[in-house]
Amino acid sequence: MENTKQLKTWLDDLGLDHPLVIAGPCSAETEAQVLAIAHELKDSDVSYFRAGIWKPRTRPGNFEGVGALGLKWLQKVKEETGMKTATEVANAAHVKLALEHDIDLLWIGARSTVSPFIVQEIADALEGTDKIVLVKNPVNPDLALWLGGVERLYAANIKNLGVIHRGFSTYEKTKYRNIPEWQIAIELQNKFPDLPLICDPSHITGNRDLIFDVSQTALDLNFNGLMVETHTTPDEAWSDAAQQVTPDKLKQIMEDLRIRKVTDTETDFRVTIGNLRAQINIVDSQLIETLGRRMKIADEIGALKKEKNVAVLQSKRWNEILGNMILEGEERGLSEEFVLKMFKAIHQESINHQEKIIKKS
Ligand SMILES: C=C(O[C@@H]1C=C(C(=O)O)C=C[C@H]1O)C(=O)O
Repeated sequence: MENTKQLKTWLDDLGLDHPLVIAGPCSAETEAQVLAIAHELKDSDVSYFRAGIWKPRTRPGNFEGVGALGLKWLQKVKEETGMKTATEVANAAHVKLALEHDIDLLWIGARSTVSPFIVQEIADALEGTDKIVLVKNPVNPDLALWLGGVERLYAANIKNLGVIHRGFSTYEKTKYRNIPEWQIAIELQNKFPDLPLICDPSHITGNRDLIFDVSQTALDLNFNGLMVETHTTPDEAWSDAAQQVTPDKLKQIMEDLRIRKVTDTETDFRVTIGNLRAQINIVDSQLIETLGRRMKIADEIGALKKEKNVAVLQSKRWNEILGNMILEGEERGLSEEFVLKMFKAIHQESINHQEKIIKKS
């Protein structure tokens, strides 16, 4: 799949002067609940009303969605409010039912994107559709797998496409339910700058108090829109209660978000940013030069270890370095997370260098 401006035709055609907003409950629970939320969202920035009909749950025994019955409620939403409708599909049977009920936008969930078999089944069932199809990132941070999902749809002659960033599963305890790993979304934009990119702050945060902050970061990174779970009584929601916001709260969030321009054409801005970028270029070159010098020293250590038959990995020394660098980093305003990531990468490169030398016959 090549990047082309046509990838964002469906979004441009909406003619919005604000980011695209897809909102609605995590799950459709009852007809009254769905319609109450929809009516409260009617006069807002929301273009697409979402509701989960079939809910993939991590463990059995939780509410698994109302099933096809909910599609009729979504049709009612469209009739009564004029909002377009959106739901998740996870197999060919879901696709058939969603199309029969004229759902306007379908998304493939994170647990489906991980399986090329499922994505292919959905792509085949949707072949040639002019509905909008969005692919959520797979639960694991794998850009190729994510793009592979989009490519399977594209190959099935589905051209109104986009992606949803919902964060990535992690074993570590963090303040997020699914860590954002923003660098993956940045890489995706580098490859496909015209593929519409939507952020799902609800699943990234798992916590309604963090939704504004994550949404603002997404807009700062040029995301095209947001998908936000919304419920009139969030605490009573049958699924994902902690991450849903009320329609009023969503309206407030949309009002408070700062929408950034891609750039500014004023001379002042261009001159100042030009100077600062020149400084960054110099520092970047120095970084590379310094790292190159560090690896040359590692090569010498590698040669010495080879001569004396000493192991490459020296955990005690390595831990000393890490501890010192975290402290120094702190003094320079660098987060522990960043220092750890950077030094782990440097250590790995140093080991690779030494391995090359020690294995040379
Ligand atoms: C360079 C060495 O080898 C390895 C690499 C290290 C580094 O790059 O700083 C530190 C400890 C070792 O695991 C060393 O033993 O000092």
